[in-house]
Amino acid sequence: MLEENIFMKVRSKKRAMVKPILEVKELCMDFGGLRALDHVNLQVSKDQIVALIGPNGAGKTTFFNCVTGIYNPTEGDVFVLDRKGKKRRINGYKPNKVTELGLARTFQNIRLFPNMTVLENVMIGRHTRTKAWIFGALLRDKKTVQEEQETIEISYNILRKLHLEKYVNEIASNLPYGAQRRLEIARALAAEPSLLLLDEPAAGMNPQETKELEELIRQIKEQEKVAILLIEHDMKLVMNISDMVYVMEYGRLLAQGTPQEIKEDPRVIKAYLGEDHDA
Ligand SMILES: Nc1ncnc2c1ncn2[C@@H]1O[C@H](COP(=O)(O)OP(=O)(O)OP(=O)(O)O)[C@@H](O)[C@H]1O
Repeated sequence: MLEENIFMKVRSKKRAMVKPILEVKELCMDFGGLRALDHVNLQVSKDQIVALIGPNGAGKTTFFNCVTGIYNPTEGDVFVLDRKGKKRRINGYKPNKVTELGLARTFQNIRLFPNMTVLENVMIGRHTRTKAWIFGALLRDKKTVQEEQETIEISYNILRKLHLEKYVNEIASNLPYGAQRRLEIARALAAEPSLLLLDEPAAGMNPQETKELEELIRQIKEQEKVAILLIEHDMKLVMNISDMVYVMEYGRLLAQGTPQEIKEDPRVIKAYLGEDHDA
């Protein structure tokens, strides 16, 4: 019994020492007179799938935009662990720089290059991981050619992992909808992120595609060792795959906990289903 207690203490201390990949403290974002984010705190650790849920207009995408450099938050701190494991405050960093540090994202509305091939779309996602420079591209020296070859191989491998290899030379806009959504994830993975942010990845998918997406997200976490933060309205998907769920309402955090805790939280039930629901 005593041994067990000591073991548990060591384990919980170890857990407490694991630095989060993403640590957001008291984040606020104002648009004129509208406070879209109001002192939001959130953390993602290396081995986690974390979901951010909430009704329309709750501030979820604004949160992503503040974390990924699209908006500069009005107040608060966004910290990430860079590739060397150093904690960095990234408020005001440009999106490219944020990606370089290890955060890659997808968007609510698919943002592919529709007239480029599937492979080219993924290759573009690698631009923060390559060193090609304009003269190299013009002169096509040995180093540039070698790097390009590597980019093709890595991009093709990512397509294979996402079961998209059969579309490799297809024009992106010709892909079925679910495949285009997966291609967005492939492009984000090409940046070799430590944290992948997915903004409504299941939006518009049919139940079969959503089921496959669930498997894919798990696989990315386990095989690629990439932590995931996702915004999603599909509650079944959220509850099936998340280690931790954060609930937002009117720009504020309403609740956070495990899927089970969230399902049973009266504040969450009220926000989603109305006061009279006795679930
Ligand atoms: N660029 C902007 N300028 C002004 N207001 C904005 C801007 N972006 C978002 N908002 C407002 O901030 C609030 C939060 O919007 P946000 O898109 O973050 O919500 P959301 O939770 O992602 O919603 P949804 O689930 O519908 O995508 C909304 O009231 C929205 O109108």
